[in-house]
Amino acid sequence: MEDLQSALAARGLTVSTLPEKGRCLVTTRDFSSGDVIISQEPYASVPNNSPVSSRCDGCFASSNLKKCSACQVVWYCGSTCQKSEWKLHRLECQVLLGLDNDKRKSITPSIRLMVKLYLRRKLQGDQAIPATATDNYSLVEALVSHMSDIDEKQLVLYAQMANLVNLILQWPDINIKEIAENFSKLACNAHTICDSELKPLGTGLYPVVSIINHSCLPNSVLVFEEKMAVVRAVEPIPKGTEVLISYIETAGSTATRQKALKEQYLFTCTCSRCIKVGLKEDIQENAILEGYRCKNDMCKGFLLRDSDNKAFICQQCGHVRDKEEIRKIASEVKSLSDKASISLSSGNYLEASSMYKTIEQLQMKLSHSLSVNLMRTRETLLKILMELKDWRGALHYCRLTITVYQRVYPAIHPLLGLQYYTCGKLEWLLEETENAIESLTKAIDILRITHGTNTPFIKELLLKLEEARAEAAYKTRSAKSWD
Ligand SMILES: C[S@@+](CC[C@H](N)C(=O)[O-])C[C@H]1O[C@@H](n2cnc3c(N)ncnc32)[C@H](O)[C@@H]1O
Repeated sequence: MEDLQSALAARGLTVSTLPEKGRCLVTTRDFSSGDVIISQEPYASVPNNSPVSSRCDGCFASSNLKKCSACQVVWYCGSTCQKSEWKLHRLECQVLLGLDNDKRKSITPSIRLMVKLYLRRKLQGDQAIPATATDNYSLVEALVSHMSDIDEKQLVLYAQMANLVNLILQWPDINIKEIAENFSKLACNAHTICDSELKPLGTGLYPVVSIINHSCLPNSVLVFEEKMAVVRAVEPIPKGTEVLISYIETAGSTATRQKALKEQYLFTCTCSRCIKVGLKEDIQENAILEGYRCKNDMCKGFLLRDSDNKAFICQQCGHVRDKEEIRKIASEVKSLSDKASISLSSGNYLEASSMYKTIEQLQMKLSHSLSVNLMRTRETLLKILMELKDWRGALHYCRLTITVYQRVYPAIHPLLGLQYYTCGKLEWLLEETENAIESLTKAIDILRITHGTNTPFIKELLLKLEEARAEAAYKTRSAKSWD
């Protein structure tokens, strides 16, 4: 712990303890918006490989992959990644080869992550690879596990998974109870590794980043540069402030966010958004995000249940909506959504697009225009229409989602930045150059803070903006020469 504190002190950070949260990371100097607060390579990581999609174990790339010829489980994109992973994989390969073919091929990413965690601990223990103040097993030991709070069913599952890890490793002195506890630690400490566009690629355990607590309105954001976790300030953070990131999707109502946090992380959030639970302002916000629209097309009001719970009343114009009528549309949406998601996952984009458009129409009758459910359907339609190369249709849905994003996310949020980026790219494709410049500029203003200025992703975005500006200047010059 002393080593960790001095490593953190050099970066302007310290670990402190709060009675209601446990450990927390606190700044000992001022940080500006966009500053890297901390970055860390994973203690252990695995790609989300499945029988239908695979990624390189070293860099998570998905092209030019070759399987390890011995174990036939792990993939690499080339010799550089294979070499960089070799010390660990040599051990993993040996233990995997001890399993019969079927068992070896059915190992899930979470089991592999635990196996890799133990192999790394062994390599560091044997001094085959170095341990440092921010990269050692004692940091894993210090993570919260919530073992005493989790239910019986979950405990049984962790015990079964621990037995499987034991069967794979076959170490005489291994502690199965400790493995089960480590699964519980992974559940509330591991992070989903995403690419720059926030597509999930794998899972990693970053024991120092895991000291950071959650807020639904955080002052920092966690992004990944390949497998490295990078935490950046999204607002100026003065000395002596707790560093906070968001563990969950924050677009939902207070009840939805609190449910997600309780289920996975076993705590009740009391952040500046959650503290408003039950207040008039929060009730109104929840009714907009997850409630119903007014029957009167001209009214933008939100609805609340009447006192005998038989209808919903618009709080702006007083129109009443019958509960049964709402139930009917909601059940139509539900049954259509089940069918649409099957079409989508089987790659039938034309059929899926028509189904989701019907769902959108139904939701427009049902939900408030700024509802999160309607926003999700439009996000899906945006993705489908991009697959179908219907750029005009995709742009329509992209713009509709941005209106809601602006409301549900803070001004500096990666999802808002990425949506502006998509919008800019579509406008550029459709030769709406001026609009593209505006959207790409908005994207850069956000993403340079959340993603940093020096990454290939931001460089590509800057290049696109330059091209758009050059084209706009050319168009202006050509127009003048015609005058
Ligand atoms: C990734 S750990 C964060 C570090 C943790 N506080 C520790 O002592 O190691 C996640 C756990 O921290 C606690 N936690 C995180 N954010 C919290 C918050 N806003 N309020 C209360 N507890 C929180 C919960 O116990 C949660 O399961």
